[in-house]
Amino acid sequence: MGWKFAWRNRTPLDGSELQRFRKFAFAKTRPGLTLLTFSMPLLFAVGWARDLAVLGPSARWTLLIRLSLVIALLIVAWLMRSAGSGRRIEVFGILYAFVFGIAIATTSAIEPQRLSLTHVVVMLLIIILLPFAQTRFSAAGVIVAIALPMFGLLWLLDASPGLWVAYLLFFVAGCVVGLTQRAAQMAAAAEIFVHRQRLLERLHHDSLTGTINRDGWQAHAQRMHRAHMHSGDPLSVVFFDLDHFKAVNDEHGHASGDALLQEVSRVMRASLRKHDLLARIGGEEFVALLPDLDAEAAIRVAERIRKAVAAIESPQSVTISAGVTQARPGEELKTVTDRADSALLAAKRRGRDRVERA
Ligand SMILES: Nc1nc2c(ncn2[C@@H]2O[C@H](COP(=O)(O)OP(=O)(O)OP(=O)(O)O)[C@@H](O)[C@H]2O)c(=O)[nH]1
Repeated sequence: MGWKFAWRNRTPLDGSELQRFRKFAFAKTRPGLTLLTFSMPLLFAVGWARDLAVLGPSARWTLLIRLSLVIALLIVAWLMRSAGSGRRIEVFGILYAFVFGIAIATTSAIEPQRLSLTHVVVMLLIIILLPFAQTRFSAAGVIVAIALPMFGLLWLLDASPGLWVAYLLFFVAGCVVGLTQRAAQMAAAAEIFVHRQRLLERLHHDSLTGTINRDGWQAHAQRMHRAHMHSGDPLSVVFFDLDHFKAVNDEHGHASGDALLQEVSRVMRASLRKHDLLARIGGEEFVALLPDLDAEAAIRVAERIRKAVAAIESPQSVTISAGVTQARPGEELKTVTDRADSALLAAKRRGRDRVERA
C-alpha cells in the first residue's frame, strides 16, 4: 500500500513522471546495490573457513565449489552494473537472486545437516534484496528466483514435512518484511522526488511569462544539447530580443511592458513545436532551442515569430530581432549560444526587426 498510496493519493505521478521517478529512485539506490551485489558473494568465500572448522580437512575440496559460486555471482553483479537501467537490469537482478539461491542450495547440499539453518539465510536474503526491486515485475521475479532453488533442494533431498513447513513460514515472513520495507522505501523516494520536482519547477520557472527562466534553460538545454551531439541530429538555437523595449516602458508604463512581454511569449510559444525549448533569459530576451532543425529551418521559424510579434495588436507596437545558429559537431552549448548572441547583435546593428544567421 505504501508507495502506491504516496503517489496515487498524495503525490500523483503520471506516466512520464513515473518513468522519471524510476530513474531517480534507481540512481539513488544504485551505489548501494552495486556495493551489495559485489560484496555478498564474498560470504561464500569466507564461509569456507567455517567449512574447514566444522568438517575438517575433508572440506578442502569444497573450496573449488565455493570459489566457482563467488565467480558466478561476481559475473552477474558485473553484468548488472554494466546493464544501465530499465528492464535489462531488472532481469540481471532476478538472475542474481537465482544464482544466489542456487549458491545457498549448493552449500546446503554439500552438508545437509545445515538445512536446519538455511531457511534463516534465505529469509535474510529476501529481506535484503526485495527493497532494491524497482517494479512489481522484479519483486515477483526475485521471490520466484529464490524460491525455485530452495524448494527444489528440499524436494531433491526429500525433506521432512517439518522442514517444508519451517521453510515456507520463514520464506513468507521474509517476503512480508522485504515487501513492507520496499513499500516504505518507495513511498519515501516518491515523496522526495515529487517535492524535488516541484521545487525545481519553481526554481526554473519565469512567473511573468510562464516560460522557463535562465536556470531552467541551463538545466534543460544542456541535456537536449548533449543528446543531439550524441545522436548527430541537427540542433539550432535562436536568440530573440525585443527592439526598443525601454521606450515601451517609458511611454506606456511598466505594467503595459509586462503585458506585452506576456503576449510576446504566448505568440512565440504558439509558433514553436511542443518539444522546442523556449526560455526567457533576460528582461526582454528569449532563447529557443530547436531540436532536429538545421539553420535554414530555424531561420524560417524565427521569421515566423518575427512577423507574429510585429502583428501583435496592442497600443504599443513592438518588433523583435533574432540571431540564428546551428550547433556544429562536438561544440559546447555555450559556444553555440555565444554565436547565436553575436548573430542577434548583428541583427540589432543592421537595423532591428530582422533575423540574422551566424
Ligand atoms: N515591463 C518590463 N520591462 C522590463 C522587464 N525586464 C526588463 N525590462 C526593461 O527592458 C528594457 C530593456 O532595455 P534595453 O536593454 O535598453 O534594450 P531596448 O530598449 O529593448 O533596446 P534594444 O534591445 O537595443 O533594441 C529596460 O527598460 C528594462 O527596464 C520586465 O520584466 N518588465
